[in-house]
Amino acid sequence: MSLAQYPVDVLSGVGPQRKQHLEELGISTIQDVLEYYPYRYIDYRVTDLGEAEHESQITVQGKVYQTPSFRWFKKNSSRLSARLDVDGIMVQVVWFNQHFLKDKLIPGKTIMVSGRFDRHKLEILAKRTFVSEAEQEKQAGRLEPVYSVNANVQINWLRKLIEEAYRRFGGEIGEILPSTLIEEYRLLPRATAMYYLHFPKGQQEGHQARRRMAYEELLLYEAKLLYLRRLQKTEIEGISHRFDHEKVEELVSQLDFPLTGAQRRVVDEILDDLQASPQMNRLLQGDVGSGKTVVAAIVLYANYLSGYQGALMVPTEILADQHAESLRAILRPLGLTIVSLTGNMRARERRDTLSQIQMGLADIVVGTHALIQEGVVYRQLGLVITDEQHRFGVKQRALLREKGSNPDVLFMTATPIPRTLAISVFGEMDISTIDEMPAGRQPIDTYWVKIDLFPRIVTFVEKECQTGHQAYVICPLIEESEKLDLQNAHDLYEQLTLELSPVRVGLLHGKMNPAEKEEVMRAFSENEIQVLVSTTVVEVGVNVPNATVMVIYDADRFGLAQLHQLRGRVGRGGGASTCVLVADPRSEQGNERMRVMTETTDGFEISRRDLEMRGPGDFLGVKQSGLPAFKVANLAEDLKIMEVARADAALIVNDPEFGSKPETKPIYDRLQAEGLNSKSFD
Ligand SMILES: Nc1ncnc2c1ncn2[C@@H]1O[C@H](COP(=O)(O)OP(=O)(O)OP(=O)(O)O)[C@@H](O)[C@H]1O
Repeated sequence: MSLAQYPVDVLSGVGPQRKQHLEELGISTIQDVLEYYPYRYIDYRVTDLGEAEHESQITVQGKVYQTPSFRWFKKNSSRLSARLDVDGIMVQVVWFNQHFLKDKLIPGKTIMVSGRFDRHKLEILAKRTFVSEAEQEKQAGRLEPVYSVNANVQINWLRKLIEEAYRRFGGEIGEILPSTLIEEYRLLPRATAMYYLHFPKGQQEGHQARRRMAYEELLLYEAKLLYLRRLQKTEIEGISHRFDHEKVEELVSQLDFPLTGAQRRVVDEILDDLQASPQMNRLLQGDVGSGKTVVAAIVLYANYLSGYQGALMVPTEILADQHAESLRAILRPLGLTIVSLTGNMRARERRDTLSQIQMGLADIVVGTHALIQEGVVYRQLGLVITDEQHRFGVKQRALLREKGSNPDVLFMTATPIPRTLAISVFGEMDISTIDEMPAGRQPIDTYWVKIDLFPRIVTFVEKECQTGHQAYVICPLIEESEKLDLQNAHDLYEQLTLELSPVRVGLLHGKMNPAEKEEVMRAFSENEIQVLVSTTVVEVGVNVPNATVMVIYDADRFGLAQLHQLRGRVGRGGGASTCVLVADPRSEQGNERMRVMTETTDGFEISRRDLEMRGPGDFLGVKQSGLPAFKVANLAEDLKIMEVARADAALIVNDPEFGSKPETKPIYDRLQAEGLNSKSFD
């Protein structure tokens, strides 16, 4: 019996309720328990004070120097403090609400304390204190694992559970990597590595264990992507689009501008996919403003010429209307009917649109993801383009491809990531990259100013508007402080309306109803409104080339990806554009983000810098990243391991005997256990 077949309630003390609580953490089998790794360790190794960083967690051992001082404040709250002689350095230690220690801290006694270190005050805010010699001996040098838990699962209980699981089932942990790879990379055996992660010994062992499990995790992930890719190429019959190439070229020659070399290249790559019979599964990466929409228009046209309908999925309704407009401008003269399907339609209008789609009267449908979810019936859907790639994980991507008659699928993203990372994390897809901006674009000048200079920014915005240009002023709207932020947007709107008069100012935020939003956006794009105060609803995709100023208020509250997207709303026409970041960052990270933004406008470079700073999950926005959440591996640090794992996975998966060879069968079985078959997986 494999460890995945023992339910977690074979462990003692796990009744129906606890079972359910564990399930909330994703734990339902013994395998899950054993593979529930800590995300960090508390370090009880004694720290060298000379090297300890400000605000870090440290552990020291020293002699109590004098009788501690103690006082109660409020009811049940107390503060105890004592000076500790740590190898000749006098350190102040403070304990809150630990009055029981008062009588134990006898001058001359050696104790061990761990807590947060204030380097400037030479003070430790104590968390754990070990008074007896025996305790100190037991604890010293230990690394205590910390697991992610929730309100229903106590960490100490979980630790005991893991201990029991190890005692009873640890011996059954089998190897899943081929021995050739284990030897080549000198990896720890699986059981040993897992043991060290839960019951860490020392630095060296911990490092080896992490390296082994990170490699395994990445290898399994890459094997999954590559296997899925192989199945799709060989088993899923797609549509072989047949169309008149000359007609497509005619459209290209009639555009207002010549395509950039990069646009030309990706158009050809996509057209090749359309014609080929395997189902297209391609990711189109292009920086903000690099001209993805026109690429979408051209390939939708080719799809139409082959006799199929196309769907374009965008993240917001504002964008649905806007993209429908852009597509109409290009494709209506050629006789195509483009409809948008959004939530603000009246019931009757919606019904009519749905039947137009069903009868095949609509050639292209633009809308949010509801387009493929809620009973929209197509006559013959041949191509789905989605502009929301980063919101989808591997599984959703797989599901999307299975809609209806296996339409070709193109995922577009304006959040470009370095190619090697893209290949590794989105590797079940082919990847096209637009790495060139249209000619004649002027660089966007970016300035970072402190909030007290805001009045000068207002004057600058006024001047720009007098020359006929338009401006965005963005206010953060963060969920936790939504009310306050919304108030800020309103206040700013009123302030600017007053100060900029007669320049017309508009307000846009997510809480407005769709018709209101649409009206404000229309007025802004037709230059009836010159200044648009907005929350981040304009973040992606909005295209008003006459806007040349982007002011971002409290800019340090945004992540780099968002700042880059927001800045990308300007610099879309021929005019010189300016982005002003208004911020007094409170953290070093905030300062660094402002610096990166003023140093470069290249999205790939920004993603690279952000990766270095924080890890890719943050760059792409935690919730919508679509990046896999790994247990041990960390994409920012383990990119090299990932590349190696990908190459190894390719050899394993492409071997015709992958599923039967004893060396690779455990990996094959793991993929099968995930439900990975020719259709989809969970
Ligand atoms: N080859 C080109 N030459 C000149 N202008 C171009 C070219 N391609 C696109 N444009 C123009 O550049 C602007 C931006 O293009 P588009 O909206 O397609 O960018 P995008 O890549 O979709 O950006 P975003 O990710 O910000 O939505 C549009 O006004 C478009 O008409």
